[in-house]
Amino acid sequence: MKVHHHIRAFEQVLASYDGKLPLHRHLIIYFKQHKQMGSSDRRWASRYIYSYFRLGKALSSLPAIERLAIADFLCNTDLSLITEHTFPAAAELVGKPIKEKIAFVKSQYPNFELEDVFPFDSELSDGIDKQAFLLSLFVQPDLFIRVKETHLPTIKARLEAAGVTVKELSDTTLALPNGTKLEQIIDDQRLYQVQDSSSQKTGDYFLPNAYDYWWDCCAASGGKSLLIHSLESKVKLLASDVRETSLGNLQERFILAGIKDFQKKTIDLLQNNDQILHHYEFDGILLDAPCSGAGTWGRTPEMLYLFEEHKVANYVKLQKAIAENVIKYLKSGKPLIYMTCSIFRKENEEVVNYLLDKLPLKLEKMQLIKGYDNKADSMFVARLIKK
Ligand SMILES: C[S@@+](CC[C@H](N)C(=O)[O-])C[C@H]1O[C@@H](n2cnc3c(N)ncnc32)[C@H](O)[C@@H]1O
Repeated sequence: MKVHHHIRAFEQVLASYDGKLPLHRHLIIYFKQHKQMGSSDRRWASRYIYSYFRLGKALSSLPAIERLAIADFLCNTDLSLITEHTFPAAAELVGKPIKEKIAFVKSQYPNFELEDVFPFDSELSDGIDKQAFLLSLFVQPDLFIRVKETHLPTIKARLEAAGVTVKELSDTTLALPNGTKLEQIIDDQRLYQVQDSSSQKTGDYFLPNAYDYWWDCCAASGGKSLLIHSLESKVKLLASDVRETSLGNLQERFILAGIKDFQKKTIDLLQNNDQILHHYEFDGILLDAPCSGAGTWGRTPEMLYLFEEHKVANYVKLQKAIAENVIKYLKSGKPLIYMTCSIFRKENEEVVNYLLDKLPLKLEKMQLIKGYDNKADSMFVARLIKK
């Protein structure tokens, strides 16, 4: 029977995943190694495993296939063979709103607790509606692109002509269904940057001036560097990261975006860097800190299952140490932009409070940018001015 084929394929993918790589990378490798799986098999296996992890630790004592049937029912509006076979009572409700589906699951499984989907005790940042956040975890976030205001109408028209449903969120931000094959529709990659909408909104805090010298000190592959450049193209930039490979990607993205005037350096901000940086003085520092990433777990639901909460404390140590190390290279009166993609208070407001206590900084403003109402990530951003 075909359902047994689905069950076996899911069980094999689940057994193959050890959490060492992000799930999407693991699946690429897995499917390459299992060439007998056709495109339909791959699609179903991906849907099942993502749905499965979206259930977090809820109903964790049930057998995996029963959990999968419930998860797949909650995450999708069309019926899968596994849900039809293993949780047939739910079949009629599959197209209903998520709150109704949750109530139904609870009626069938009284031990089901929505709170177990995100099983962490750490307090959340100010203003988060926990219920809305938890419900958002059952929905795959959108794909967002940032475009130049002048290019937006053309790009939107091209996407729509290719049958893509496009939402215009601002003069520069478009939301697209996840999985949109952008490269196949818009061949000139200089015309857009893939960047989550909440991440784009952090740019409201940067306020760079022409000819300023800014340092993106945890630049990775340059998402925030490209954002600040789009806000003020005459900004001079130093981009650094402890990972040299990320800076290689940053360079490729900069070249593709036609940006030539920038410096990049591999720098470990847990070390003393006076030898390299003693003569540097910046007009602004972007600190997009290493963090738990809890605000992005709608995209990487495997983390709901695998993240160990004690690791938050390690990230907090890193965040404080990096901020303490960079601040001496900032000019007085100029901003440190502290950002995380976490929703934990410990990594956000509490780090800001610590920095205000320890360093010559005053807080201009801070905010948790809620993505969960918008099929986007959630991000925290604070603008701190050096006294
Ligand atoms: C949240 S990511 C930055 C994302 C990036 N700003 C963007 O917009 O795409 C945090 C980065 O901090 C870097 N990092 C972690 N520890 C570091 C350290 N000790 N010194 C410098 N960078 C570090 C990581 O390699 C990672 O690339």
